[in-house]
Amino acid sequence: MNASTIFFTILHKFDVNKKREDYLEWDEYFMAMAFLAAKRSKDPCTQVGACIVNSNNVIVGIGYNGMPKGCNDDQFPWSKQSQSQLENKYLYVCHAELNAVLNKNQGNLSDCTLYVGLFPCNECAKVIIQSGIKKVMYMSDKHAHKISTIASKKMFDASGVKYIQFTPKKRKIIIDFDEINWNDQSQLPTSPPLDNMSRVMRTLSLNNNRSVQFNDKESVNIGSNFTDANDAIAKKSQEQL
Ligand SMILES: O=c1ccn([C@H]2C[C@H](O)[C@@H](COP(=O)(O)O)O2)c(=O)[nH]1
Repeated sequence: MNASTIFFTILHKFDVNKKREDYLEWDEYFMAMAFLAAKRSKDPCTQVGACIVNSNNVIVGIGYNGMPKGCNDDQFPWSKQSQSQLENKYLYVCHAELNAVLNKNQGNLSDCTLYVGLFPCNECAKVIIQSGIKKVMYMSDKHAHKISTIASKKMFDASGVKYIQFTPKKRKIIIDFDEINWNDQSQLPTSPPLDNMSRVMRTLSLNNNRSVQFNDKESVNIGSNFTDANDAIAKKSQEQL
């Protein structure tokens, strides 16, 4: 890709008069919600999130793996290799799928799809089936060889619950809390400072003009193509050092 192609690609991508093209698709959005929920998990080894969605694309339940209410997660064990089963997490932890179903805010889940990071175990499969959920979208099937997963699949097949492994087009979705300020010139983000490339991209995308503001008084003309722009900004930054 040459400089002018990059320039026009960026211009097009950030055209404030056109509908965005890189928005999340529904499946990506719901799976990302499941992954975000997983970030709440205190499990040191495996964090699982689950998100239940109805036929109107409305989220009706969300959950992650954690200790039951009232069972202090600083006191109950998180280990998995203790000699005593009572000292391991497995007897206590509520799985993400169970929590998502129990957290539901819609009476009947019969039109729903469950998005989950990990293929459901046999205990969760029973809960999913009994709740009426008709479809499971999962990411990882790393326990495919385990009998609990084989049992889950047997039960899903028998009860007509579809299960589909989700392959996202985007491998990463980044959440940046500073992003909210990007579209407002009067509200320039204070932290972290923008690097040169970000200044150029923001100026090109927002102003449709060709100058970048450095501080209250100074601006620099960034020319009409991306390479010139980057060079101009780099030069100005050097002068300021
Ligand atoms: O379907 C599932 C399977 C497992 N989980 C949870 C339960 C535990 O907190 C971890 C598994 O721990 P490992 O250390 O990987 O054995 O994942 C779940 O929520 N849903």
